[in-house]
Amino acid sequence: MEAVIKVDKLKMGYGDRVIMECLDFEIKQGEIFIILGGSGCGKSTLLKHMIGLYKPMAGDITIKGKNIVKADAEKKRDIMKEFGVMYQSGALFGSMTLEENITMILEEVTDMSPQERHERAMEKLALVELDEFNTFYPAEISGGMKKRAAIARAMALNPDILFFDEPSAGLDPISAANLDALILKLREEFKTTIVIVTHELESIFSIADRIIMLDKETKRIIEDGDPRKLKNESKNEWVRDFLNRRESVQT
Ligand SMILES: Nc1ncnc2c1ncn2[C@@H]1O[C@H](COP(=O)(O)OP(=O)(O)OP(=O)(O)O)[C@@H](O)[C@H]1O
Repeated sequence: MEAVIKVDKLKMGYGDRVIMECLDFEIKQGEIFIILGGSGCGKSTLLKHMIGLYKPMAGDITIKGKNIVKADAEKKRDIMKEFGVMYQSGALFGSMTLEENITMILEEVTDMSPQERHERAMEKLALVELDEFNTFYPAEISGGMKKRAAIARAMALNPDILFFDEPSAGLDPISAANLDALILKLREEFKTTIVIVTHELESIFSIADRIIMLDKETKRIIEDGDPRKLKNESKNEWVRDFLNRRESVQT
């Protein structure tokens, strides 16, 4: 299968401080790829580089053959249409209904008519089983529903790639499991490539095809592969402990 995302010799940090370096990996179409590592090692920073929010200290990131690091502002806007992002907080606009949260994006970046925008928004809300809640405001729905609405919004432009930063943070186990089922459904129905930062072991084992493990000390990727295999077979003791830990072990 073809690689849709390529990260090549990436070095990233803030100011002079290097957070990670020598990051090299490729993500294939339809892969569910999870970024793991201890607290503060740079998982969110990596995600933000991949979506073009930050410029790396060195290296390249290619999304569907287009280099997001070297792109000028216009090209970058174009590349950004290839993916949807769901941020940690969900970040729906509180003053807008669920439907308006989606139509707003369509109004900004497409020339769809109001009717087409309405139809697209309803299609995406139906996908996450929230079409009956289109006129609700974020404050009127549960945490799990907010996350699903944020996924519907991330899907607004029919992207081939979705990025999630801690999607199940703050959810009860049942809502978290429902969210995992939804992520699997998106991959199944649309062959969406999905990149996730998470700590949730349940999610890792139920949805990930592949994980990478970032290490704060060496500032490098210390493991890359199928979590079910790495759980017992990783040569790195810390990785085995991480994947075999029970609840609330310090990461
Ligand atoms: N905007 C910023 N400016 C300067 N330093 C930052 C910034 N954002 C993050 N950092 C630092 O970079 C390091 C990596 O942070 P990041 O949030 O990427 O880690 P993480 O692995 O996602 O952490 P967590 O698991 O706790 O969410 C941390 O030391 C953090 O303090």
